[in-house]
Amino acid sequence: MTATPETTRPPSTVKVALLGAGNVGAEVARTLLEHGPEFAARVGAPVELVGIAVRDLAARRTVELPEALLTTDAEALVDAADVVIELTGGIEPARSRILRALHGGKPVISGNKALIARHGRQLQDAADTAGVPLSYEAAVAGAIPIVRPMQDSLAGDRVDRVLGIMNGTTNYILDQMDTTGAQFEDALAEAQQLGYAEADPTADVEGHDAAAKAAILASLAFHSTFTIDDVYCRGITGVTAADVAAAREAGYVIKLLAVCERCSGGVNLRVTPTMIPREHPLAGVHGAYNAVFVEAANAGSLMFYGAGAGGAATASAVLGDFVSAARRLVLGGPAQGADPHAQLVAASMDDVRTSFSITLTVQDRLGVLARIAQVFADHGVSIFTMQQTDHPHGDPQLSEIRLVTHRGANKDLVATVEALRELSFVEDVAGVIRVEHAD
Ligand SMILES: NC(=O)C1=CN([C@@H]2O[C@H](COP(=O)(O)OP(=O)(O)OC[C@H]3O[C@@H](n4cnc5c(N)ncnc54)[C@H](O)[C@@H]3O)[C@@H](O)[C@H]2O)C=CC1
Ligand SMILES: N[C@@H](CC=O)C(=O)O
Ligand code: NA
Repeated sequence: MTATPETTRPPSTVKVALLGAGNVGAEVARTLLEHGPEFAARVGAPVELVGIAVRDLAARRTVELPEALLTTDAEALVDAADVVIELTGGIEPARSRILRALHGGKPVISGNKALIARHGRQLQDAADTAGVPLSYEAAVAGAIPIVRPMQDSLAGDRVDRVLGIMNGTTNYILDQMDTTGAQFEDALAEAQQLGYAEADPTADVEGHDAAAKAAILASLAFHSTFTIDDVYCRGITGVTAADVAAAREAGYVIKLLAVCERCSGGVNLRVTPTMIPREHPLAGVHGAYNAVFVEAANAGSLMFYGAGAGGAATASAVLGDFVSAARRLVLGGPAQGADPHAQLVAASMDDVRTSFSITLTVQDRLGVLARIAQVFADHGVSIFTMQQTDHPHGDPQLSEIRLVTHRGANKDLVATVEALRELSFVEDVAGVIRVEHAD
């Protein structure tokens, strides 16, 4: 329940505290400092950046910032401000500082998906109690407006499915591997250089960052509370150059896909590398761009597309939230709280209906194909396409079989893969990747 704000005198100047001056924070500071009069006009009062909390006063930054604004005393800065923008990342001390601001009745803007996907409920409760907004448009899909459309524009509809590419770093890596044949490590280094990756890029490549975003979006879309622990998550570290090449040859592209969908047990949330047909709109999402599809009962299918990462692009989302929060401080009005009334639960992967692509290395003997087909039939899984080729390393005793299945229950697909591994003539089962819309 959102508290009714007390009647307080609007500040004559809106004082902003910025925590963090990294890729995003530095761009937020630069924009606020360079465009003061425009922010004042949009907010309805002068805006003053009163300080920037950093860890190291002498560190080199992507943007030169006035030394006088830098401080290592984040708590004092929070106390001195009307609005707090948190762009340091991580759980602590970010959580304590945000709570300090909210308990002090100050609106908070954050891009910290790792924190919100774990402690969003606690932070939102604190914001609701104080009657101030907690805004985090930047936390999901960077510059793309998706959090607010989900909270506002779609609040009168029933969302059934949210699906998309929600991590710029992994999309950049997979796209580079697909289009230029780049090595994984080189593409990751470029993504870091370009300011797309998290401070610890493990969060990107292991899928945790996309999983955090999936949990945040699903909480809003399904009016429930999900955390990152509710998301079945596989990253892209197991995706090889051979997988990318094989997918390309078969007319697919591999993307790290996040899917949140209603199912019999509640809502299934998953992040997995997924093969997508080249003609699918998601296949055309290149570089660090993101795209999110929303399927809603009345609205039908909606697509949100744009820059999913990068300092300046993400600063746009942060500053949009800032203007909205500051305007409310000046003009008054209730803060909008989250609405988790539906209380749907996270459903297991077992009954999710999905398709698999599977690559088998087999001994080239009579009856092998029939036996493989039998394993699929025994598990109630239907084969969509099957292609047998010579073994890539030219071994005349072996051949390679690539299969794509029709949709089946995930547990049946997993059991099929296990049974294939047991066959005496199967040397290797590789390239097990989900496929979107194969049938
Ligand atoms: N880079 C991007 O494209 C996007 C980033 N985000 C999120 O925005 C936040 C910031 O991201 P980046 O700017 O890329 O990270 P970054 O690592 O470039 O910047 C974070 C800055 O905060 C500082 N910092 C860390 N702990 C601190 C502390 N305790 N006190 C003071 N300063 C501290 C670091 O020294 C660093 O300069 C993160 O939560 C990230 O997940 C969200 C969307 C996109
Ligand atoms: N590391 C993230 C940054 C934006 O959220 C990404 O690559 O998408
Ligand atoms: Na966004």
